[in-house]
Amino acid sequence: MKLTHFPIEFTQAKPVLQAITSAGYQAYFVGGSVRDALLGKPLHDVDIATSAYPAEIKQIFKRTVDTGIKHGTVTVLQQGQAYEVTTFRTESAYQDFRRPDHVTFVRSLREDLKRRDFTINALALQHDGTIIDLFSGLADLKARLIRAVGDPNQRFHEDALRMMRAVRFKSQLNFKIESQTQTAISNQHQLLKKIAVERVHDELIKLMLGKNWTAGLNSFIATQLYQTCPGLSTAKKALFALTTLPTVPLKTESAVWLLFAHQLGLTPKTVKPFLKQWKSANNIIQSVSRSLPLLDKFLAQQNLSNWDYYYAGLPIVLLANQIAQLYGLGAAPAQLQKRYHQLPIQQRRQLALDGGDLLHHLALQPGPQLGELLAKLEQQVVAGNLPNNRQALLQSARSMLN
Ligand SMILES: Nc1ccn([C@@H]2O[C@H](COP(=O)(O)OP(=O)(O)OP(=O)(O)O)[C@@H](O)[C@H]2O)c(=O)n1
Ligand SMILES: [Mg+2]
Repeated sequence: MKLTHFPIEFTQAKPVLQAITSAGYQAYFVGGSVRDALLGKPLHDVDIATSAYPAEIKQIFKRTVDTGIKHGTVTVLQQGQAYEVTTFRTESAYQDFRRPDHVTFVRSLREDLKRRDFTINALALQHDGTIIDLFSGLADLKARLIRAVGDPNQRFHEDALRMMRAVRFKSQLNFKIESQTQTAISNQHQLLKKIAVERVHDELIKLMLGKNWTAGLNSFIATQLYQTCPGLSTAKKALFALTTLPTVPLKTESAVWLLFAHQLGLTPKTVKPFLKQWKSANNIIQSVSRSLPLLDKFLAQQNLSNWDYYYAGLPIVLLANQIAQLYGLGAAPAQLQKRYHQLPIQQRRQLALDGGDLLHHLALQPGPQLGELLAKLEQQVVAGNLPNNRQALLQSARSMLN
């Protein structure tokens, strides 16, 4: 079969393949880009596999970077683009169910493709558009099936993260997991414990940001993969409840974690250790813990106060609202935006007076009293109880001191 419509990324990268073949070696586009091109999806990274060894690649191209020579990867710089060119390899010595630290370079495309995870990821594309399909990847693409190449148990022993990749692709592609592949995942789900939590994290987030996240999550539960994950091992019921929500796409990592946090019954306090276990970034932990109380208000159909908007800021309000909408509550984002912009002030620096003014006019000493006074004025202004002008604020401050 031939790929008739070459996406621009392939067209741009074609001279790299041609240079390698002109030098007498084989070179193909491989991996996710071939799969996505056949599905008509946008490509992100174009990977090239070749029979040439790294030293041979470096002789062909003027500008290269030794990205991962040990693993056979050289980055070729060509017309402002960077392409990862990786020598065909087998990964014979696997250690601890993680990716190997040792690879063997080979000259055979078949050897390279047969150690890849799924048939749909084991297609190769020649520069003239010919698809090399040694493991029935095309049939599986057509049947929308995620099927391990060869023996699924072996593939998951080689790299246990592949089990997470299967449920992630299910979400992203809306494919089914072929039954023997699914059984192997169920049987070996415990192997996922061997994988660094950061890598599992990335796959779980990709799953949840996928278009069909409820289906992906369903497999994540059914195969018991969730049992090896931080903070989720006893949460089957809560996780299952998530799969009954409408499959509206989630937009950000924070939205994903907020949804989990809510469903697991976490609080702004308990969500922090939960997310730390997952090695989430601090800014994500902050957004989630700050939006949780707002989400609770939306779900309890309580009105948010001016202070809620002011203190959290618009992005956090919109985040909480996004999740509330999944539960059929919340409001139109434009409405929330309007409300936020109607606040008397959005930032403390917009207050018509500052600490210096208070010190100067009220003969106060710097210290906690000053801070408290300022905070009270700020709250009154935000609530709309005091106009934001200097005279009114000074007068009010005076009366607070008496
Ligand atoms: N655990 C893994 C990871 C990757 N691969 C192989 O390496 C290719 C590229 O890997 P990667 O970019 O991580 O995944 P993609 O399939 O390209 O998916 P994505 O769209 O997320 O990049 C895969 O297609 C697959 O052939 C594999 O066999 N086993
Ligand atoms: Mg990729």
